[in-house]
Amino acid sequence: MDETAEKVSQSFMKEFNLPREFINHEAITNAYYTYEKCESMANMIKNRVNFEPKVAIVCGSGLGDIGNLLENAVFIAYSEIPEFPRTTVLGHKGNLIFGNLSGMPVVCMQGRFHPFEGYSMALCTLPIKIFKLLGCKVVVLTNAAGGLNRSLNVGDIMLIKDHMSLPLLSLKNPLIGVNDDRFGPRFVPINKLYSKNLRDLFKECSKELNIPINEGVYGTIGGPSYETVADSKFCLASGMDCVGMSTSHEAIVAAYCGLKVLACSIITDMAPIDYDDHDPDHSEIVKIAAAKAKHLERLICSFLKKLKDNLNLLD
Ligand SMILES: O=P(O)(O)O[C@H]1O[C@H](CO)[C@@H](O)[C@H]1O
Ligand SMILES: Nc1nc2[nH]cnc2c(=O)[nH]1
Repeated sequence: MDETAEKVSQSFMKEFNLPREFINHEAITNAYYTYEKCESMANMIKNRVNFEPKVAIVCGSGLGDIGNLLENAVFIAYSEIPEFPRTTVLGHKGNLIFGNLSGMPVVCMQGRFHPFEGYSMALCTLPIKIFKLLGCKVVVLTNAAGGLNRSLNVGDIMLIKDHMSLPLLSLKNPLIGVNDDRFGPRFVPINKLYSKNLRDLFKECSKELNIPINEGVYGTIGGPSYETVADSKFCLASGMDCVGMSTSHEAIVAAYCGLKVLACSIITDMAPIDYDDHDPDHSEIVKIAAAKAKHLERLICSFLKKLKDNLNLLD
């Protein structure tokens, strides 16, 4: 570690009274955001809204309008929640919205946190722990992603059946640090992370609404730079169907906390696999996600309605 980083780390540990072993950013965040601190954040929110959500929806880039569908909505800006992070990315507003959607009590996260913003993985996934403490049973993760698999097209919806995260494979895991069993277990199996029951329900909605969907593997890269051609080829050859910079770590923390996960990507562009391919551009990505969001919104509404009639799937 260089001298400046060592100094910053030392002063951080001193400020939060952390022992020297907590040198890893994930461990520092997890030691700071204790169960009690998360509980007091959740209690502050509960006192404000007096509403128990069953489902949390995380809106991806350009997909924040999902939050505007909620009935009797109550908004809490992230800035109103002490020690909650702030969004910094275009297309991510920064509100928690509480209300009913298709008769289901939900909380919608209008804007997420990404590791490339400088937040540790543990901080990016703090909201998932708060959702658990608010009483949620299911989390619906959405994102904008670049298509790798050439059978996907811009505007397609891809239901995520599995993920491969390059940061998570290399010891950037939000669960690193001393474990608090009240959140979840030390070791977490994630081979069935994306609930088959929930995916089946979502596929039924797709058939009934006649909105075709694909199913595939979401790949996470660190970002904020997009992929080189070599990166894209590597990711494709490794089994990723699309690529983005979020979602996988959120899904892991959800599973750790005992929440069921449904996740979907909107394919907003094709990841470059040739040197002449189009450059990914975030403002275009946000525009395309917003323009194509209607189908995803209809699917989510119909999914929530079915979930309400199949509450056993929440157990
Ligand atoms: O995953 P969401 O939040 O939708 O955002 C995606 O869009 C951004 C890149 O344009 C990255 O942040 C990527 O992860
Ligand atoms: N190519 C590419 N497109 C995206 N669209 C949204 N996120 C991404 C990404 O990480 N890469």
